[in-house]
Amino acid sequence: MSVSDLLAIGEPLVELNQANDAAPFVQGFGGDTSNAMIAAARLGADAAYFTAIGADRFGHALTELWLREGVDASRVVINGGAHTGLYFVTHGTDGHQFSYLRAGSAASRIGESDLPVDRIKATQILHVSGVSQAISSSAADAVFAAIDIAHEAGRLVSYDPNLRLKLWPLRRARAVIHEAMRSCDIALPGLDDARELAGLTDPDAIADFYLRLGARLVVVKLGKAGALAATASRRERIAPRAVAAVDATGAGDCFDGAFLGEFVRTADPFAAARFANVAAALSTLGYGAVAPLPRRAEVEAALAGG
Ligand SMILES: O=C(O)C(=O)C[C@H](O)[C@H](O)CO
Repeated sequence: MSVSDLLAIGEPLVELNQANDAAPFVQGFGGDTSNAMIAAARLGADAAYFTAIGADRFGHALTELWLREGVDASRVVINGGAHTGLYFVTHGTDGHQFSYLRAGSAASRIGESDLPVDRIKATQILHVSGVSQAISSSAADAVFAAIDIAHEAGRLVSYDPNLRLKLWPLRRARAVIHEAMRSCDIALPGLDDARELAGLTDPDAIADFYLRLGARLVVVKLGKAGALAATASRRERIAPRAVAAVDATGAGDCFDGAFLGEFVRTADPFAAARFANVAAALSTLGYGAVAPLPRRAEVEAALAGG
């Protein structure tokens, strides 16, 4: 089997996004790790996704989405006894809010024995998140096992904490996420998540915390304030890209996918972080987690424009 760029494991969701109280819900797609792989594929990476979906209309729609986007979903499990997850996005004065209908979903029933072991071994970077582990204990254990499989094969593992307190309590989230991140190579925390999980607000202190925990490379996503990329020997603050954002849903996932794809392509984490910073900003220009994900030419044009 040839080695491909990226494989993520997690839960995809069908999204119903309402721009304001008077607007209709617009159907799109979400799921942090799926969003990240679609972002990576749109930007030219060879990206794959592993999950389980129901044998229902939503599962079918997701399968068609991955096919359209060029994400390899050939190992996705179809579970006829469970449903595909769903979430609603609404927007208020303090940004977007998520409501989930995902308990008992097909993805939450994934266990260690379902893992596509050969595929994990044949991928340069395995990407997982706090959401991948929050959805059930069996999924959390499967992610721990996947991390071990990737490492035994000499592959890199990337982790985005993506803390979702509607899915699990903070103490358990912190224990599981940080236990997993101890053995991850690339940490992609957002500022708000790091504040809750590590009790830190200073980007440099957050980078130091995750480097000490075990990562070799940390990119702290600062939202409207840009990003900080750090290794043990070098760090770079990346200035924000000013855009007329309407919906930041999935912007962090876009950052992850763009960063990982570009890091595989160039092996330069700082250039990859600059590229991802622009891609993530562009992804906030439309509603939904997937529809506004940018293409490579748009990111390159924005980078060239300064
Ligand atoms: O919150 C989640 O669990 C999701 O995966 C839904 C969204 O698409 C995702 O959070 C956006 O980052």
